[in-house]
Amino acid sequence: MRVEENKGINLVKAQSMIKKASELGADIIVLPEMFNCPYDIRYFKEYSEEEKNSRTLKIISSLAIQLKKYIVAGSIPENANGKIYNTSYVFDRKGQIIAKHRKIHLFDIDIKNGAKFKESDVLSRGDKFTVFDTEYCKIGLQICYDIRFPELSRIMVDKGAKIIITPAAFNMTTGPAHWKDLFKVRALDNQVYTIGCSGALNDELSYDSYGHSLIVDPWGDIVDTLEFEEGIIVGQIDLNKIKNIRIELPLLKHRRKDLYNIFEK
Ligand SMILES: NC(=O)CCC(=O)C(=O)O
Repeated sequence: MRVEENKGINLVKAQSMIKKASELGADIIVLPEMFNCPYDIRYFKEYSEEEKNSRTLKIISSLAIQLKKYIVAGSIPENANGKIYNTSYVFDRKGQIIAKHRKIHLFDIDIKNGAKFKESDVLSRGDKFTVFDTEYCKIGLQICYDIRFPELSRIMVDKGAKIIITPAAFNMTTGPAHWKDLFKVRALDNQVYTIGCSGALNDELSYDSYGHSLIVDPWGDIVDTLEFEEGIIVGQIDLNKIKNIRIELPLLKHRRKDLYNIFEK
């Protein structure tokens, strides 16, 4: 979705795109990072909402009930005890929050002649891994820059995730260079589906979101992708594909856990 400056417009658009995705047959619907707010640290405090009284979360919860779908509500600036987090909420078909991920790795970069951003000027870091259950399989959840840290995906996979969902907003420097490859490599290293949902490019905002939402299968093939513009892709997740690839090429089994390990602190 092409996020605009106005929160009300973003909420109306998110609702209509969720309804459209539902009509197209999607059962688990994903929105992008900061879908109700421009991705710009100057807006995060003003646009932040407390979970208890959140206008955005109420709207998404009602839609989940109405459509009887899972909704991964991209992320929003969450205000909790005066701290602001970049937080993704997951709703089940009854409109209940079944998972919540606060972005663990904050996006602080300064690339010469390229993108600059410092989330940590305004945001606080989350400190929990997020894997939630559905009737299909377990699903791991992370936000954008989190995908660059392979340990996180591996821990979610060790917790049983068969799909990793990443609401995101890469930019015009790192997007063309790394976006597609990161989703492919996390998918094939972990033999899972990876799903990246990104805000579309909007030249009127300060941050040039790269778009290119995509679904990658456990072989590393792209099931479907968008380009810079707003749109919806609906893809089929084939859990047998994960099972078969893991039998034919047993990477996870072949790990030398006697020599190395990744563990939660
Ligand atoms: N919103 C983000 O975390 C952006 C991450 C990004 O662009 C990257 O290159 O990593």
